Amino acid sequence: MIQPSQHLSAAQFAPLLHTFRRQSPLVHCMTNDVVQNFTANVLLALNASPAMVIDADEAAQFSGFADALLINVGTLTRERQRAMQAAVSAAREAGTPWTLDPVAVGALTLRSDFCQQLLSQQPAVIRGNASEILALAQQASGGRGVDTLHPAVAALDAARQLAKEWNTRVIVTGEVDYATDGQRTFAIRGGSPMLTRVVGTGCALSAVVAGFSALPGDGLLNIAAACQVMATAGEKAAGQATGPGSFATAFLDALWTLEGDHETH
Ligand SMILES: Nc1ncnc2c1ncn2[C@@H]1O[C@H](COP(=O)(O)OP(=O)(O)OP(=O)(O)O)[C@@H](O)[C@H]1O
Ligand SMILES: Cc1ncsc1CCO
Ligand SMILES: [Mg+2]
Repeated sequence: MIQPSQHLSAAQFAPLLHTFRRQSPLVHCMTNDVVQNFTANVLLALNASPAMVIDADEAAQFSGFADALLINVGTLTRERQRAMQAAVSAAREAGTPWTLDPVAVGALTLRSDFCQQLLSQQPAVIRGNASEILALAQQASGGRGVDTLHPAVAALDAARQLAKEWNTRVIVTGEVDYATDGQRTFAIRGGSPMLTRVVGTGCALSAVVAGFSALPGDGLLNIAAACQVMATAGEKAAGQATGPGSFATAFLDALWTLEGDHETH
């Protein structure tokens, strides 16, 4: 049976943003070379603490005491794969929630095989664009490089199926973001197409999602709030920017000043 999507009310969103800022999660980011700096700045703008620890031994140590771990395969190498696997194993042992961003999964063998192996290792969340979620569910062959070829809604069934099969939560992003645990689904509207004209907004969202996955309470609601944070800040920044350069700056400022206390869709 098709379950309807719920929306996130301002009353739900504002206190979660407040809690996130107060708890300031320490997020261990094992992410790609393109987005390291932007990802760290997005987390800092939300008062979280990013740390990019990538040596296999150090990563295994660090994921034991970070609040959350992000695995993003955007610029995967065999050596990084070993380090990421060590970090995931240590995170699971320590009970640290870890989030998977399966960048460009599908056509490329190393990352596709690795992401399939990771599915059975209890990710707290998987966050990808529609082509990535379809490819992970083996329903399509992937996107155009790192970009999606599908609208988010086209991957909603695949997201629900993945969530059920692997007992996890899946976020598929696009014009509308969907966050599902296979039973319940939140739809998060807003944002701006400008978010796709600056590299790494999806990757940074995955880091924010990882941080929100460390909060107590309703895990699905928490990660839906992460999407709402990015959508609301993106919309605000788009209203002020004249192009991608000023958008990136305005976006960080909007994250910093976001109140979360107004009605959201
Ligand atoms: N058409 C759109 N309208 C509004 N917001 C959008 C649109 N497309 C994407 N977004 C937003 O942009 C952000 C990044 O999502 P996207 O699906 O582009 O990730 P991605 O493809 O993984 O990006 P990247 O790999 O560059 O990090 C999300 O917050 C999403 O809601
Ligand atoms: C452009 C690009 N190439 C590999 S990772 C990445 C960042 C967006 O996912
Ligand atoms: Mg991506």
